[in-house]
Amino acid sequence: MKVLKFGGKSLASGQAFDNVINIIKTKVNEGPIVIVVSAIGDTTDTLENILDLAKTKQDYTTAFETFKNRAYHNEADINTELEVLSKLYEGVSLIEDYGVKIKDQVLAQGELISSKILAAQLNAKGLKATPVDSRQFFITDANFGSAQAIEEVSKQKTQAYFAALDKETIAVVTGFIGSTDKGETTTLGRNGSNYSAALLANFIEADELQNYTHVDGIYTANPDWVKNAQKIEELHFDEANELANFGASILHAKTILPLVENNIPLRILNTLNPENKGTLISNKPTDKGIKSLSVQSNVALVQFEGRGLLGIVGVDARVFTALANEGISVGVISQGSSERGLGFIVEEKDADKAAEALNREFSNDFYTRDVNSISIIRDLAVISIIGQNLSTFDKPYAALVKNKIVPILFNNTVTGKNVSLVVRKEEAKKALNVVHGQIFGIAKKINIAVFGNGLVGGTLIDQILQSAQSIEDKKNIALSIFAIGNSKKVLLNDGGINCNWREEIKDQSVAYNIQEVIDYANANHLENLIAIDNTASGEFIKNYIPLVENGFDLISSNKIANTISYSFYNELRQTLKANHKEYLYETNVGAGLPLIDTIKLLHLSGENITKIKGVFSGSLSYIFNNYSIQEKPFSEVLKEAITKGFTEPDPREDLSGNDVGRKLLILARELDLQNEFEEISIQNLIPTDLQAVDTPTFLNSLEKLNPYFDKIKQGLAPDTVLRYVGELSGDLQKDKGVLETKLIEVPTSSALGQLKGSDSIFEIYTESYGDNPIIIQGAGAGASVTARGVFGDILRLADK
Ligand SMILES: NC(=O)C1=CN([C@@H]2O[C@H](COP(=O)(O)OP(=O)(O)OC[C@H]3O[C@@H](n4cnc5c(N)ncnc54)[C@H](OP(=O)(O)O)[C@@H]3O)[C@@H](O)[C@H]2O)C=CC1
Ligand SMILES: N[C@@H](CC=O)C(=O)O
Repeated sequence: MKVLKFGGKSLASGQAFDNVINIIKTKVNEGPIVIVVSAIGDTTDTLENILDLAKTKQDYTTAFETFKNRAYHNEADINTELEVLSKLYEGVSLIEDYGVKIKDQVLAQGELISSKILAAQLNAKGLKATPVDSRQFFITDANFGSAQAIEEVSKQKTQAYFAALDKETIAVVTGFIGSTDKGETTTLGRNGSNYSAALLANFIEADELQNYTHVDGIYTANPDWVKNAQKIEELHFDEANELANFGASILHAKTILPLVENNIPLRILNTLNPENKGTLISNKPTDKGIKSLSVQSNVALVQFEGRGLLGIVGVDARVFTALANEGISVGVISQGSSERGLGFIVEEKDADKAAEALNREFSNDFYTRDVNSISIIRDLAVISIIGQNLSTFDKPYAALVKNKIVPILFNNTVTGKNVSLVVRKEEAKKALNVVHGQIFGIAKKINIAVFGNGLVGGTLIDQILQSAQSIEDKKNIALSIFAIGNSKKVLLNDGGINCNWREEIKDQSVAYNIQEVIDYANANHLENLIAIDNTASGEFIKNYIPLVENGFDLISSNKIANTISYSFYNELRQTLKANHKEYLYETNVGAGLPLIDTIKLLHLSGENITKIKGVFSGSLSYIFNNYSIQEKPFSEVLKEAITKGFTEPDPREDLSGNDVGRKLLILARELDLQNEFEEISIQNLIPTDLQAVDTPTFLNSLEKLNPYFDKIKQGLAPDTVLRYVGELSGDLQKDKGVLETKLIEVPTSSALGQLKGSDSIFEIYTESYGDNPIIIQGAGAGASVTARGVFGDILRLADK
C-alpha cells in the first residue's frame, strides 16, 4: 500500500489537477493506494480571512459568496460544508469574536471540501473513490490549532476503518484535521496535512509515502534564491529531521517521526513534473556531508544587556520565563562568558512583545542599574547550514567577510553538525549564494564590472566571453560581466552581458555614476565583485575607494592610481586592507609580461634589488626599433604604433616619457620607495609647440614631429640605434630611489640594439644575481596581450 499526499497547490490549477488525476490513475494500476489531501489552493487563508471579516463586523458575506461560487465547487456536493461555514460565520459576526475551536471547525471545511471534490473527479473518470473524513479515526488531544494525535487509539480506529473499506475503493482522506475524544474538530498545526499523511502511512504500515508538492524535491538551497542549487537525490531520516528542524518548508519534524517508527520511506515529488524521481528520504545511509542550507526570514534580534548581571544566578531563567509567558518562541541564542548580555532571535512580529515582556520583568533591575538596555535589531534572517561543523567553516566564513557580509551572530548546535548565521535580511540572498558556492563546490560566481570598453577593455570583454565556459568547466569559476561602462554610459545585466554587448551598449546603456553601479550590484545581491579599470582616466580613479568600500576588488590596466601622490597610494592600500580587498595591476608595467609579480616576490623574499633598467615602453620600443633602421618618416612609424594599439589613448603620454616614468615609479613603489612622480627625471620628446594642444589637433599634426626626430637620427654614430630607456637606481634600501628616463644611442649589436617589434626588456639587478641580471623580455604593448594580462589578474582574484 502506498500513501499519496497532494498539497493545496497541486489541486489548485487546472493543469496540476489533471496531473493529480493522471498520477492516481497510473499508481492505482501499480498497487493499492490511499490519498491524503490538503485544502485546495488558498482555501485555508480565505476561510480565515472571512472569519476575521465576520469577527470585525465587516461585510464577510460578499467574500463568502465569492468563495462559494468558485468554479470547482460545482464538481461535488459540498452543501453540508458550506452550510456549516455559513452558520459559523453568522455566529461569529453576531458575537464579534471567535476562539480556536471555532477556527478549527472553519478551517477543517477546506480539507473536507477538497476530499469530496477529488473523490468526485476520480469517480467521474471511472475510478472508484470515496471521500474520507479523518476526524472519525484521528483522535487528538484538545490543543486546538496544533493538536497532537493520540496514537494508540487513532491507530486502532484507522486500522479498523481501512479493514472495513472495500479494497477496490480509493480512500481520499482529509489531511490536517482530527477530533478530540468528545468529537470536537481539531487541526494539526503547521504542515498538518503532511503530519496526517505520515500518521496514516504509519498506522496502515504503508510501503511508501509519496508527497506530491510543486517542487522537484529537496534542494541544497531554495532554488528561487540560488540559481545553481542542486536537488538532493537521497536523504537519511536523521538528515531530513535536521532539515525539518531548521525550517525546510516541505518537511516538518513531526512528519518524519511516524515514518521512522515503521521505517516507511518518504518521497518528495512534483505534481507538475511527475516523471522526476524527487528526493527519497529513508533509513539508507547516505554520504556524510553538508546537505542543505535553509533561510528563516523576518526575524529580529533582541539584545538584553546589564552590567550588574555577572555571576547572578537565574537571570536567563527570568528572561526565558518572561518570553514563555507571552508564548514567544526563541531561535538562535547567544551569551558571552562575561554574562553581561544575552542576544536571541525571535520572529519579527514578536520582537516588540518580547522587549515589553523583558522591560516589565526587569523594571526593578533597570532601577538598580543592573540592567541597562533592551534593544531590538530588526530585518534579519537566519541562514542555517545543515551538516556543517566548525572545523570546515573557515572557507564559507572567509568568503562572507570577503563579500562584506559580517554575520551579526553565529552559533553551532550541540551536535556540532549545524551552523546558523544571523545576517541582515537585505544581505541574506547574497550570503546564501556565497556560502552555497563555497560549500557545494558549485562554480564560484565572479561578478565583474568593466570600465573602459576601448581597445584593451573591449578585447578583454571578448576574451572573457569566449573563455567563460571553459574556465567554468576547468576551474569551477563562473565569470559574469554585469556592467560595462565608458565615459558616458553603462550597460547593466545582472544575469551576465553576452556577445551582443557592442550592439546593446548602443541601444540599452544609460548615463550613470559609480554609486548607481554599486547600488545595482547590491540590489541584485551580486557576490564576489570585481571592478576593472581599463580607462586611462585620472577622473575614474576617484571611484576606487568607494568601490573598495562597497565590496569590490580592483584590477586596473590604468596606471594613474599608482602614480599620483604617495598619500593616495597609501590611502588606497589602507582602504583595501580595512575592507579585506585586493588590487591587482600586473599590466601596469610590461603589459602581459609577469613583471610586477616577479618584483613583488623578489622583494618579499628579502632579495635586495639594486637596479632595474631597460626599455619599458612597448610603443616607444616599436617606434625606435623601426625608425632607427627604416627610411620612413617618424610620423608614419608613430601612426603604425597607434594603429597597432601600442600607444596610450593620447600618444603624447608615451612620447613625453611620462608613461615610462609612471612604470618606473610603479616598480619603485613596489620596492617600498616613496618617490613622487615629480621627482622622476624625464626626457620629453615632444616639441614644445605640440605639448599643450588638444589630442585631435596633435593627432592631425604628427608630421610636425619629423624634423625634430630626423635631426636626432642624423646625429647617430655608425652601427648604433635609438632606444628610449628607463632606469631605477640609487640606494634602493632608502626611502627614495633615482628614477630617470631618456632617449639613448646603443650599438646595434647590443641586447637593447637587437630588440624587435614592440618588445620591452627589463633587466633586474639583485645582490644574489650580481652582474647577471634577471631578464624579462617580450611584447610590452598591444591590446590583446594587455587584456590577457588583465584576465590573469581576474583569475588570480577568483582563485582566492
Ligand atoms: N595598449 C596597451 O598596450 C596597454 C594599455 N594599458 C592601459 O590600458 C588602458 C586602456 O587603454 P586603451 O584601451 O588603449 O584606451 P582606449 O582609449 O581605447 O579606451 C579607453 C576607454 O576608457 C573609457 N573612459 C575614459 N574615461 C572614462 C571615465 N572617466 N569613466 C569610464 N570610462 C572612461 C573610454 O570611454 P569613451 O569611449 O566614452 O571615451 C574608453 O572606453 C590605459 O590606461 C593604458 O595605459 C596598459 C598596458 C598596455
Ligand atoms: N603605451 C604603453 C602601453 C603599455 O603600458 C607602452 O607603449 O608601453
